[in-house]
Amino acid sequence: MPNEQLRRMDAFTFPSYSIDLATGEALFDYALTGPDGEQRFTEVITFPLPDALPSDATVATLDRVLALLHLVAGVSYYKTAAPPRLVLPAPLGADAVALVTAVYTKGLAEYAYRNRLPHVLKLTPEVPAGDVPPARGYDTSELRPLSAVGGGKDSIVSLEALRRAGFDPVPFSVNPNHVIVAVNEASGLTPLAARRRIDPVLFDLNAAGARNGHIPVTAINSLIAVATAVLHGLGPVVMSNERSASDPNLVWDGHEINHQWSKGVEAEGLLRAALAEHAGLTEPYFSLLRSLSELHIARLFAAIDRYDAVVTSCNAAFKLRDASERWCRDCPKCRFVFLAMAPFMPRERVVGIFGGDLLADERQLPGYRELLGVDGHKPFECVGEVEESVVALGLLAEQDQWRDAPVVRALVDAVPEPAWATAARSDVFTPGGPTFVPAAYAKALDDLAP
Ligand SMILES: CC(=O)N[C@H]1[C@@H](OP(=O)(O)OP(=O)(O)OC[C@H]2O[C@@H](n3ccc(=O)[nH]c3=O)[C@H](O)[C@@H]2O)O[C@H](CO)[C@@H](O)[C@@H]1O[C@H](C)C(=O)N[C@@H](C)C(=O)N[C@@H](CCC(=O)O)C(=O)O
Ligand SMILES: Nc1ncnc2c1ncn2[C@@H]1O[C@H](COP(=O)(O)OP(=O)(O)OP(=O)(O)O)[C@@H](O)[C@H]1O
Repeated sequence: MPNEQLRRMDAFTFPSYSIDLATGEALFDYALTGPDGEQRFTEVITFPLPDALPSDATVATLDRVLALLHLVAGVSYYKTAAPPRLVLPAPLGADAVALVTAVYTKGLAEYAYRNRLPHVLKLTPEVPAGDVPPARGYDTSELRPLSAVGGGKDSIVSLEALRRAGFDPVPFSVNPNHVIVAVNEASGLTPLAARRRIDPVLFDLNAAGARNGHIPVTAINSLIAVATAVLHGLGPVVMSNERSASDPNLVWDGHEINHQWSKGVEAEGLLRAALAEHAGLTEPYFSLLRSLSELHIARLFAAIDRYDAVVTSCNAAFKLRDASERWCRDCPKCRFVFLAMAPFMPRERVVGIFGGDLLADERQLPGYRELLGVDGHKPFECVGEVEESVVALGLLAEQDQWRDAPVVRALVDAVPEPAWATAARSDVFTPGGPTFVPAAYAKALDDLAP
């Protein structure tokens, strides 16, 4: 469909979803409608099947989770046109409506900002009137947790914390690539995986110049994980989303723009409430690392060494096409994670993990100046706060192994005095802020403390 027609689309709708329990294949249908006709999409998600047929009660709960996933996963297709109307397919409770509203507004906020589409920030879903039959209550809090694995340092810290605390976690990933497969192998645990196939029509539309941009992918992966846990009779989905994920990059038109919104604590609370209301799940999902800074997590990661040859946090390695093998060594995330790990490891270890020394390479300076708040705003990437970067730099400046690295020297001179003063008072190693970690899991991180 030509781009001009896409831009005249009036509504985004959710015609249907279904799952075939013989194959695990679920189909999620979407439509853009407007004066020039309709553009349909179908996303296919294939769930791993359990050994035994699920009970009717499990199938009923699964259906409720899939209904939420259907709504949330529509963002990928909505964004090709950004029509003014978001028309939901069935009545929905207040908590589920709150989740959907936030996913399409706050979750798409970076997309709205970059494409200059302020109406997206104010979208209000149209919800058909009617009652939603109450969900059956389903308490899975005592069952084995499903631990989401993204291949980076954060999920490795959670997996090891759960394992050492005796929770017997099941690693879980959506579309595991070679990095995730290698991390799972290094863990020695038997993983579960779901396959997600975006409708190829989306790529054709992108190539023809359709609107594109960042989407709240963690919300989608999270609901796929919860559906898998339900299907397999497993317990809570454990995420590894950190404290700083809740902090916005900037404010635009009076709205916070946060690249990591669906990793933040607000999204976590909304997802939990929607799952409780719509699917009856009482303890479905939480982030074990919520109270920790990125720098704190990097320090915990340094105490674990079995994943050095495989750990990869760089997003370039997770592209659907033309992915990098491991760290690209030239993006904000590579720069930040190198800076965050370096204070807690021998120099040769961190250089070995990344395959190069970013703090010896002066071409990295402009990117590091952004991370340290000397230039521009926090990059639209999964990176820690400016304060965390300044604390890390301060730690490096005290170490013989790093003090004379060219990038460290130049940055120490560039950081302004007030930033050093803030870093000196910093609480980056003190856990804090709201979390949803259940009491039984609260001590799981203690055994990893260096
Ligand atoms: C890997 C990555 O960063 N991808 C973003 C990138 O996409 P790109 O075009 O360079 O390559 P692909 O990832 O192969 O995607 C091709 C197109 O497919 C569409 N798409 C992909 C996944 C999806 O779930 N929905 C989609 O619609 C999209 O049109 C792609 O162009 O740039 C895109 C445009 O800005 C981003 O949408 C891609 O981001 C992925 C969805 C992605 O997985 N990103 C994560 C690495 C990510 O950003 N994680 C955040 C967490 C954010 C959150 O709130 O959940 C983080 O790490 O901070
Ligand atoms: N493909 C995936 N399948 C399932 N969960 C994922 C996937 N990718 C990321 N996640 C989860 O989403 C959350 C955010 O991902 P993120 O990339 O920040 O974490 P990470 O890979 O563990 O660590 P890092 O921040 O070092 O990259 C984490 O809980 C992670 O486990």
